[in-house]
Amino acid sequence: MGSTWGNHIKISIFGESHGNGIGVVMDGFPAGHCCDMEFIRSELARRAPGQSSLTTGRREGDQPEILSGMLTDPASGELTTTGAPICIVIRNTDTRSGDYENLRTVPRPSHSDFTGQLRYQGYNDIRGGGHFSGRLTAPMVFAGALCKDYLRKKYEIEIGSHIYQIGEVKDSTFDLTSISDTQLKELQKAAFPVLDPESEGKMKEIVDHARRELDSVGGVIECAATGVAAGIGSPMFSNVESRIASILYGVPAVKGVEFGLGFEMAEKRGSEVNDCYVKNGNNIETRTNYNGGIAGGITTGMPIVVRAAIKPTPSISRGQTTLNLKTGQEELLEIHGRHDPCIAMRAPVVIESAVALAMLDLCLEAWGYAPV
Ligand SMILES: Cc1cc2nc3c(=O)[nH]c(=O)nc-3n(C[C@H](O)[C@H](O)[C@H](O)COP(=O)(O)O)c2cc1C
Ligand SMILES: C=C(O[C@@H]1CC(C(=O)O)=C[C@@H](OP(=O)(O)O)[C@H]1O)C(=O)O
Repeated sequence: MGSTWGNHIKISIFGESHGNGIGVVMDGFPAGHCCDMEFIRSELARRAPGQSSLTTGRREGDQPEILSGMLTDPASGELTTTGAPICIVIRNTDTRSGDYENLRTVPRPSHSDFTGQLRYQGYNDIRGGGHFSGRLTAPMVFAGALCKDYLRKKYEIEIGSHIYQIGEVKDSTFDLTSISDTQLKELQKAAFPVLDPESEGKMKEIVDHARRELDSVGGVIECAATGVAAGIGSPMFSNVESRIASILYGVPAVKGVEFGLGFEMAEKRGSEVNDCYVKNGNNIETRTNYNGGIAGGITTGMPIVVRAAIKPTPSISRGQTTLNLKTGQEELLEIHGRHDPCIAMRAPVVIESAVALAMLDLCLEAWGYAPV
């Protein structure tokens, strides 16, 4: 099903939103890493459904059950990776599959109901979106949190993000040259991560307004990685942008990815956006960072900055037309399940996790499996 990703660490995500459970098998994760399970649980909690009236009402504990690849180390007493494939399962406990009974016949616009049936000859589990559901990002967050923990301890790489945009309301952008690991850690801890405190109220109002109008709204997450050494990556198809983008596009509802100044580059002149090299002590840096820490597909040593655009939730209660696949007639569809009015509200930790997986894959490619 295309649910396997990675070269040096490989993740394979399994399960369906309304099946027994979801999970991930992670192959190639370095041995001897002492896992901060408290951190991993807190990352899962950041993403979990049912957090407020502005998210889906489904309630899941999202507790990971570890099946393999981690053991309590007798010397330290800590849960430590063994080098064998790591497998975890998260049980589904709060499903309401009746909400989905009619969707084989009257597919939701912009969700996977129609395309999934075509691709899998109608054998796909359509309940809750099945394997296409945003719920499958829970195991991605488990894997990403483990990578974040490793990247922090081993390479001093920190990854954090903020909600840059919801609807037409924009937060400030990261200062591309001076993002600090402390700033990223603080964003990770925030219940609603924004740079300008005034954005929070305005963004929540936009989401609530859409919800009250039985509608949904899109957004953009801006994510940064600090402490990434220069010289990681390759040209062309294995470049850093394509590796990060390939996993970001694996997150359901992500419709656009840009690096540094991104699409805004198109309206600039070279003299305005070339990142000129400068010496800072013994380090070579760039004075500006419009390229978002990447040149020629290889890291420059400046912070990596990437934005992911997330579409408005497809399942809305407001009436919309769709085709009845039995009658061939257009008909009105009103969706009355439990849905996020704005996916971007829960997406920051998902985007960070995807970037962390890409960064660990790239670091292992560059430096191999040196002991912790
Ligand atoms: C964290 C998260 C939560 C989501 N919540 C919903 C939801 O409540 N309702 C919905 O229709 N889609 C939701 N989605 C998006 C759908 O899963 C997605 O739009 C669908 O699978 C089709 O994929 P595509 O948008 O990439 O084409 C969510 C996605 C994520 C990442
Ligand atoms: C369960 C989660 O989000 C779900 C993602 C989702 C979708 O279509 O993507 C639809 C909804 O599913 P359900 O109808 O079962 O409540 C969301 O609640 C989760 O993120 O853990």
